[in-house]
Amino acid sequence: MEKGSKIYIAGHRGMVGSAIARGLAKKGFENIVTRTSAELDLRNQQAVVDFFAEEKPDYVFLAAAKVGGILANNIYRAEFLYDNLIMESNVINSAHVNGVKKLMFLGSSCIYPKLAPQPLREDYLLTGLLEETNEPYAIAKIAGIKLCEAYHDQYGSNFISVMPTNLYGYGDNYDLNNSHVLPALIRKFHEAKEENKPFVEAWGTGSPKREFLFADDLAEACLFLMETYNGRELVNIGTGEDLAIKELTELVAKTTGFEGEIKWDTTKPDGTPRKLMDVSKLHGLGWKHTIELPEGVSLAYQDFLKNQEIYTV
Ligand SMILES: NC(=O)C1=CN([C@@H]2O[C@H](COP(=O)(O)OP(=O)(O)OC[C@H]3O[C@@H](n4cnc5c(N)ncnc54)[C@H](OP(=O)(O)O)[C@@H]3O)[C@@H](O)[C@H]2O)C=CC1
Ligand SMILES: C[C@H]1O[C@H](OP(=O)(O)OP(=O)(O)OC[C@H]2O[C@@H](n3cnc4c(=O)[nH]c(N)nc43)[C@H](O)[C@@H]2O)[C@@H](O)[C@@H](O)C1=O
Repeated sequence: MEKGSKIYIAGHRGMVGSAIARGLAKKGFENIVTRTSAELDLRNQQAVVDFFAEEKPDYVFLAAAKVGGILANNIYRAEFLYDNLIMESNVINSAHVNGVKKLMFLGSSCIYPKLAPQPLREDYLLTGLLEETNEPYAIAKIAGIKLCEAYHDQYGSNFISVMPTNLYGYGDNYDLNNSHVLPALIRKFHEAKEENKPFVEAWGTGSPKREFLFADDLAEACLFLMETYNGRELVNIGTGEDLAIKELTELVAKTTGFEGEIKWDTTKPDGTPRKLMDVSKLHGLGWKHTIELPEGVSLAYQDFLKNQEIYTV
């Protein structure tokens, strides 16, 4: 990317899109194009066609999506499939029609089979059945990867796909039903401490393992790959380290200062038993994360405290 290039960040107000915007600003990229979903609903094909024809961006980060935790994925199954399929189709095709030089599509680690060997290598894609709760979202993300590959094959488009592990960071979603585990636990433990509650309820059994990457680290990896990687094959982005959800609850309890009991609501799903990314390809390309989990959780908690009123409406 050249410094004056016009760069469109789809989803610039989201946790990832805003981290990408900060990363670009830090590197001196100033010609950034953005639209909120109210200004441009990416599900509206004609609106997307008109936007690309008018703005003609050189580069695109596709970080807009219908996103949520395990429960939201399981409940809003139609929207997670339809919205994501249509948004990525509209953006990727318009990028092709308007000669975008390079596009980055953000997928997710849930594209891999539920019981794939660990750590998850990029070539495990489509080698087994998906996890049930997020199958619609995963199918949409797999379609996005395949769209990028197909435009690459048929038209030589430089459309690359990256697969982030579970993310957390500034501007996360703290809705107790629809969020991912880390923001949910930060809010639950903080509120329990403030209200002197004797226990906090976490979901599932606590035995599943997850890997977590701070969103600003993810953004750095995205910029690094946007500037250096031109391959057709997807690239995992993660830390290569995971922990059990039970261990995560202990870390969040310590960070927030909650000293009560943790109870497990086993009527809620566990999801995939484990999804640890194999990050050897990313490390081989020359990028490694810098923010370790305890530091990241502390940064996210400080951000939660600062913006609690906005995050908990
Ligand atoms: N969070 C995570 O743990 C992970 C996320 N990812 C991927 O990273 C990407 C970003 O996720 P994240 O930042 O967490 O998500 P957020 O929910 O924080 O942000 C999503 C963004 O998408 C935009 N958006 C949603 N629907 C529409 C629409 N119909 N039209 C236009 N824009 C829309 C929103 O725009 P607006 O604010 O204007 O409404 C918002 O800025 C996604 O592709 C996601 O799948 C991958 C792995 C893990
Ligand atoms: C990023 C990823 O995110 C989703 O997958 P997930 O990793 O299973 O998502 P999660 O963060 O919501 O849960 C992780 C684990 O944590 C447990 N858990 C405990 N207590 C709470 C809790 O209070 N809230 C939540 N949400 N989970 C909890 C929960 O039961 C599960 O075992 C995908 O649908 C898909 O969208 C995707 O790609």
